[in-house]
This record gives sequence, C-alpha cells and structure tokens, in this order.
Amino acid sequence: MSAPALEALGVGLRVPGRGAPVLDAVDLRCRPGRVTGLLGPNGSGKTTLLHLVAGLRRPDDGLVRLDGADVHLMPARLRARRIALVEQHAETALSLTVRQVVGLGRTPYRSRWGAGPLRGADADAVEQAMRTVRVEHLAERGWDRLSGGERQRTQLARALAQEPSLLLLDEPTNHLDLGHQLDFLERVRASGLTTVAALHDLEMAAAYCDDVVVLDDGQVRAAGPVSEVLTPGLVADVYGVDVDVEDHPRRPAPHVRWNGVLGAARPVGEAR
Ligand SMILES: Nc1ncnc2c1ncn2[C@@H]1O[C@H](COP(=O)(O)OP(=O)(O)OP(=O)(O)O)[C@@H](O)[C@H]1O
Repeated sequence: MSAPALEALGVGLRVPGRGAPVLDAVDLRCRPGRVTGLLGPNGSGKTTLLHLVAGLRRPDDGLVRLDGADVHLMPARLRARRIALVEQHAETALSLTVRQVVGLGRTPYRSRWGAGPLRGADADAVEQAMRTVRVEHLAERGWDRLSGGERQRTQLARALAQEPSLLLLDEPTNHLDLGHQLDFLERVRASGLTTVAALHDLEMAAAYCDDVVVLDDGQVRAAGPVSEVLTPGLVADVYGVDVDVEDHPRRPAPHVRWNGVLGAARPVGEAR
C-alpha cells in the first residue's frame, strides 16, 4: 500500500463531565486521492474526529499527520491552504453572495491587507470551483436566499476554490435530493482530492468510498476497503440493523439492503 496521505495515530479526546472519552486510541489511514467514508451511529465521534484532523481541536493523545507533517504543528495559514472542511451546518454572513462565499476559500492565499475584489489566479479559482459544482448561475444570489442544497453545493465550491490537498466533509449530502447527492459525490470523486467524508447512508458509502472507517462509541470498530468492512455482522453490531449486503447488479460496488431494526416487534412494512 502507498504511504497514507493522512494518518491519525492513537488519537484520544476527553471532555470534562463525560465519563467515556469522546475518542479513544483512534487510528485512521487515508490513501492519497482516495475517498474514505467515516461511518458510525449518532454520537460515535465522527464530527469530533474531523475537527481534530482539520486542526480545529487538539487531541489529548496521539497525533495527526498530513503528508508526514504534524497538522497541529503547522503554521495556521499553511494548514488553512492545505485542509478544507465543509461543516454539517455551514453558516456564513447572510449578506454575502455565492461568489463572495466561494471567494472565502481564497482567504489563506491573500495578503493580510488584500481586501477588495479577487483578481488573477484567485478569481480564476473561484470561477472554476463554481463551474465544477454547477453553482455559477447562482453567483450573484445572496446566501440568505439559497435553499439548503444550494448552500451545501456553495460550501463545496468554497472548499474546492481553496485548492486543498485534503477535503473533509461532514455529512455533505444531508440537504440534497437524490440526483444532487449522486452528483455531489461524483464531483468529489472526480476532484481527485484525498477526502474523508462522514456519511450516514451506507449505500452511498458503498457506492462512492474506496475505504471506510467505522466508529462506535469513540473507537474504531473496523477499517479497510468497503467490500471487506461493510458486512451484515458489522452493521448489526454497530447500528442494530438487519441488512443484506450483495454484489450490486449494475455497479461495481456492494449493495446494502436494509430489512429492519434488529429485535423490532415486526419487520418494517408488515401489516399492522
Ligand atoms: N465539547 C463537548 N462536551 C461534551 N460532550 C461532547 C463535546 N463534544 C462532543 N461531545 C460528545 O461526544 C460525542 C461525539 O460527538 P460527535 O458530534 O463527534 O458525534 P457524531 O458521530 O458526529 O454524531 P452525529 O452523527 O449525531 O452527527 C457525543 O456524545 C457528543 O455529545
């Protein structure tokens, strides 16, 4: 296996008043240019791990390396160029237009005194990112007049305009309709960036991720290629859901078909 672009080694985080650690000896290895899905039930630690990897929080134990460099020792400006994070509930100043929001991705490249319109390579990167995510028709639209899905795509454009080497996505498709979910994840794959995406939809993860890491109660329960990790036994243990995992008839990916919650009084869909 090629050297990982991103690795977290033995990462732990505790918060006051919470008995168990939020993250406990978590290891993460992400191959360059590949999409790694971060899976796990609500509260399992996905967002916290993304924040640690992004350098927003420091772990109590362990370290995070991007291309061999400790993320928490990098100068903030360099880290801001190299790592883009699209948050679950991304917000920004309501008065900004889509073009201005996408332009925020260029902030780490501008001089400290560089206010005013973007020019040259900065402006080109913004226009390119808007085209890639297909929000260029919204360029002059105010952020406060966007739908949830348009906001999510605008935030992806901001992240791409940043020209990062690592893309971190926290439940990136939760506001998107099915067509835009598929389109969004296709574009992420096409970007060729090393990506870590926290996802809830196992079918989407099976279709678009090369590898997955499954968190449960702050610990890694399984990690590796999708076809090896996403088994009925693992899904039953971690999510308490009965699933069948089969070869997809038309796509080169596993197909995850859920049957119901384990131990439920009656199978989903059965007559009352
Ligand atoms: N600052 C904090 N203080 C107390 N508890 C915290 C803090 N930050 C995170 N937690 C707890 O840590 C756990 C992991 O939270 P996190 O948001 O990382 O989970 P998640 O897997 O992203 O969840 P979800 O799928 O619901 O978004 C939760 O139980 C959360 O309440």
